[in-house]
Amino acid sequence: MEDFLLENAARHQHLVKAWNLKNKPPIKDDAVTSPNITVATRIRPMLEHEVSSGQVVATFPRTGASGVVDIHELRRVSFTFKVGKVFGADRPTEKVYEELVQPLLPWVWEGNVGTLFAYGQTGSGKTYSVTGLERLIAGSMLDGTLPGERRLHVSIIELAGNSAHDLLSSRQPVSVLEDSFGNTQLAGAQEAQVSENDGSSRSHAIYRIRVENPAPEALEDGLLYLIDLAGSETARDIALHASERMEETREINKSLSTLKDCIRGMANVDSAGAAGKDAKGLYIPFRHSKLTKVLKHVFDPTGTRQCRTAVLACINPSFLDTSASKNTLRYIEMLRSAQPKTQSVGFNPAVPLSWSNKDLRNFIMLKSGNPSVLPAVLAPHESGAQLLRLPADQFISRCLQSDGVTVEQAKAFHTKFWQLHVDSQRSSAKRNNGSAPSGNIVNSASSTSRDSSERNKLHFTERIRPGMVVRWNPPAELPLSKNEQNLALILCPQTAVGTEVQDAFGNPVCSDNPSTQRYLCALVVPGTLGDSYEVHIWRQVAVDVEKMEAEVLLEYNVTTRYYHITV
Ligand SMILES: Nc1ncnc2c1ncn2[C@@H]1O[C@H](COP(=O)(O)OP(=O)(O)OP(=O)(O)O)[C@@H](O)[C@H]1O
Repeated sequence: MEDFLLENAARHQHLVKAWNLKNKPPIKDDAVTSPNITVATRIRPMLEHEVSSGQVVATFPRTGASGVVDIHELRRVSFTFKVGKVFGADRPTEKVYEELVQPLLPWVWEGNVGTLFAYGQTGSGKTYSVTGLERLIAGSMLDGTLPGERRLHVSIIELAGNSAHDLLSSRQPVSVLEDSFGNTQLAGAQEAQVSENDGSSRSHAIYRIRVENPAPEALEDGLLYLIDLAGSETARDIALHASERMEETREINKSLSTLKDCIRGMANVDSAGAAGKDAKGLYIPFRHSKLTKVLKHVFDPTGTRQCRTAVLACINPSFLDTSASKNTLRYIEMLRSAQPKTQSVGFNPAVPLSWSNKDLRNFIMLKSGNPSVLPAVLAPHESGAQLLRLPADQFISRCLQSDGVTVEQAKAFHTKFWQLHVDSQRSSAKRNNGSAPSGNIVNSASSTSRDSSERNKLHFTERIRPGMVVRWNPPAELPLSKNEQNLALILCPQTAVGTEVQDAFGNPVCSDNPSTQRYLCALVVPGTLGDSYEVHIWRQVAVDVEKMEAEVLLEYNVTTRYYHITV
């Protein structure tokens, strides 16, 4: 096929010239994308050896229409893709940096997470782009233009199949672990100055810059990930591979496919949040590949970090690579069309999920007590939905940065904010219960959906009842994994159980101390799918009310047959 194309290169060029763009219907790139995901395409120039071997260009940015790429094939077929920003062969890496990466830097500097993926066929310019971007990032982070003092730590990990290696430490193996806060850690990875990837196209290279803020009131470290993905393979490449590499290729394609599902899933979660809806039942399969597992905090919908993501699709414009280029551009189109066109429900003062950053700041100013919590400190850029994802300790420590605000006031304000959210979810559950179930969710297991509005005003510990699910903090001596949220389903109060009864860990259910409030509960444990839970009714545990941290609303999803946490 290649020989045939090379023999007909002149004819191909003639057809491209004759291809009359004026006859093409006008095209408007009107895809709706998540504000947290930017997608772009970079078409590299033809290389000298490609030109001298007789190859010609077949992939072009559409002149007169931004965000559109055309591929023209010898068999008189053209393909059009709407792909977001397009960087043509004449655009230097500096332009890509300015438009795609530079906006992430202040974001990461403030303690958030930014990720750039470079995706594309082998030889399409991923490593060239990522390496150039790294140099520009290092320049901006070190030239003193970003405010405040920060310490930078760099690690570089190579993921090949199911193994991870540290490229800064003679390819020592690295374990991908989750710590007790549910964050992914790269155990054994060294942190040092940047050096170059060895350029292997059969593995994903992950460059991580951790931005540590030494200020005592600083929250979490900022994280910037640059990910040079393994080359997506075409049939042409696969044909050249020995059979032992086929398995490797399958693994790579599986991880790229999982990545696509995760990015689409995140866009749907963002979309639900932006429309004031909860993300119940939205499932993101980040545990299905090591790559997305390493990036858990980017893709875990129950995660607490604020994340922005950029995807750069790299294209080799040669007419020998059109089939790979079409696959890459289709992949990118799928990421962009992920965001369903939801009708924004608009601001509803009773629904924190519908609040923009401005609405949220007003609420903080008016409702956080006297002295008021500084809105710009508690919510520098978060929407209502995003602030709900912030862990309680961070919420409180942000409140405490405002002069005169006490721990009690901060805690009370946190409870008030959450109570408003729980109430708004409950009233929407009530509305839904009155109508036919929508989508996959047929059984709303919201543990308190029939509570009266009077009861709703009470703190959750004052309205505990069988069927309620709570997050709790188990004593260290219990052999329970701390990797996930510890959830328990209330079964009955200790007084309903005989004094001789023991729980699954051999502890008496009834306390000797009459003032201890205690309930017999069933453990709710993570399912095999990411973000899913199941009730182990036979694993019962005695839980003191003082160890209960919050009420958690679960929804049953008939498709996955698991419970999922309602955001
Ligand atoms: N924008 C560009 N301008 C000039 N040369 C480029 C550009 N992009 C890529 N190249 C050149 O193209 C070749 C292939 O690029 P690169 O190695 O970055 O591809 P890759 O997609 O990372 O491939 P692999 O998946 O095999 O690692 C290199 O010689 C590189 O220097």
